[in-house]
Amino acid sequence: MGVSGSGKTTVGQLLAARLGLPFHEGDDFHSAANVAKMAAGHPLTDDDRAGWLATLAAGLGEWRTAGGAVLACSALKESYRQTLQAGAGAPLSWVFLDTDPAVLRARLEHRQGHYMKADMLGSQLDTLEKPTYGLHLTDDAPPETLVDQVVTRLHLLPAAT
Ligand SMILES: Nc1ncnc2c1ncn2[C@@H]1O[C@H](COP(=O)(O)OP(=O)(O)OP(=O)(O)O)[C@@H](O)[C@H]1O
Ligand SMILES: O=C(O)[C@H](O)[C@@H](O)[C@H](O)[C@H](O)CO
Repeated sequence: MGVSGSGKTTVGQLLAARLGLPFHEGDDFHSAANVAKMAAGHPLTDDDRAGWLATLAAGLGEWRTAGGAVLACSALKESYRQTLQAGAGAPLSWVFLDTDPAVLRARLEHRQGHYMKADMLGSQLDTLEKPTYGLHLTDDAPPETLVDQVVTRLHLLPAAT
């Protein structure tokens, strides 16, 4: 979890590969209307996010039953995280990419081909309610190093094959 540009997709994909688990991209579950709204530079509201979060919550329940997965999802507010947790049906392991705002801005200004632009960063940070639990990663370190930290600090093992 974390705001746009914090590295959820980048780190999440690497983590899933390391663990031998499926990776799910939360952005892929947004409605076309939500994507169009963000692409036009308008932040989503709680109402806009409700259906998206309900879909992801249901997905988490299914993915847990199927053996686990890594989900990249902004999950900016505590209420959003509670929705996701309720759907999962077992305690989720939260990894919060708590990246410095200046680093975030630089990343988003350089990222190509993504609808979420740097001018949305302010609203993302304003909406963010930092969790008081989970693993918080604050280092501006390479993605592989962040994955090392997740695996070590959460004591994660590759899925049995
Ligand atoms: N640890 C990192 N070090 C350097 N660059 C990174 C790191 N993590 C991500 N990046 C780069 O920052 C940009 C944003 O990363 P990414 O798309 O993974 O973020 P995100 O949180 O999934 O964003 P969004 O929510 O907007 O989809 C990408 O260009 C990515 O290559
Ligand atoms: O809750 C939100 O505002 C959204 O999930 C955003 O975080 C975007 O999906 C993502 O950042 C796009 O790249």
